[in-house]
Amino acid sequence: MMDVRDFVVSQENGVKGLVDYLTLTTLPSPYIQPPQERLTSDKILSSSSQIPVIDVSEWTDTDVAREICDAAAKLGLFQIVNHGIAPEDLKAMIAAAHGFFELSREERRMYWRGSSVSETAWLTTSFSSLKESALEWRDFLKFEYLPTQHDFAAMWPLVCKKQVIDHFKRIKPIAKNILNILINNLNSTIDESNEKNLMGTMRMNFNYYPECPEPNLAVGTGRHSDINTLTLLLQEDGVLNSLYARATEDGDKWIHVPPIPGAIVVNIGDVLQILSNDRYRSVEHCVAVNKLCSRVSIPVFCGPVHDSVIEPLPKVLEKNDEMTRYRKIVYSDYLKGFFGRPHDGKKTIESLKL
Ligand SMILES: O=C(O)CCC(=O)C(=O)O
Ligand SMILES: [Fe+2]
Repeated sequence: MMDVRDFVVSQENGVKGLVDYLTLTTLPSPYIQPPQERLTSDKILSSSSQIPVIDVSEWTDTDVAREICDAAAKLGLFQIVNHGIAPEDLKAMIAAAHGFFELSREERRMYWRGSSVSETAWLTTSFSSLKESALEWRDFLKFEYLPTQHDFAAMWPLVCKKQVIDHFKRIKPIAKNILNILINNLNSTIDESNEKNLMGTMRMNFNYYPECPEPNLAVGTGRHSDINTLTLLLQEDGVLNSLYARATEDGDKWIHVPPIPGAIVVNIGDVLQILSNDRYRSVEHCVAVNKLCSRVSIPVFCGPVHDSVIEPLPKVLEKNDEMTRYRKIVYSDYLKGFFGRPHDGKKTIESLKL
């Protein structure tokens, strides 16, 4: 019998390598999730109308600002349309991500984390594979955007390099517009001193979820909130029943986030929840996998630089005469907490609650 974990993780084949190598009819045991982690139909709310879809063609419109701030406060997740990125460009991104995962196993492996040919792009599988009792059915290639550093993308895979750089450039002003709206609503502004805390880093994933023989027993990405400020995510059109958001903080009910052609999903991360002293909510989400088709998703994560000190904005506390709800922390320590354990809901932010 083959050691699946060893083949996927240690031998750097990824789960994509596994499905290409074997004809699987059952889910290999390292991927079998305990029942409480499976997204069974009784946990899924029937209507998807609860995910706001916001037309952002007029960024300065006060109604747009209000809708964005409301959605950030209630669910912590919404979709935007008419954001200015052409549908063809979004389709080209999805195709570029598939292009990478369709490269040969050897070509993909050149980017494996720890020995990647690029310092700013690396491939890995699952999330925290050494610590997880059950693996996630996902490989991902991560890109770090360092436009001030000459040749940061020199070694990126040619099959997607241009598209990834273009996507970072197109997403950045959209992220800034949304952050501006959210921060203005907290009686603050984005200026030179805090821009680094809000969007001093930008990273992108190509998440790849291969077809899965027993999707009901597996997860693609386990329950988590993103830890950064804001994530702008591109979903693959037509692949339904993948991304789910937790409906309320305390219940085990999940809302489907449907792919809408041309739309971008926006979700609030832990850092914005902390900066706003809980006015905005980082949303817990997870990803289910499919039996018959693979899926890619492309999140762009805007976040603080690593030495930022994360704590509620003074203006928020002053204006409302309230106490901070969080212990302050340097962002690099926050990252260590998150990446040091398997995906586990909102455990990282909860560990800072006073
Ligand atoms: O695949 C998705 O739709 C979401 C992935 C995700 O949550 C993440 O990469 O943080
Ligand atoms: Fe996420």
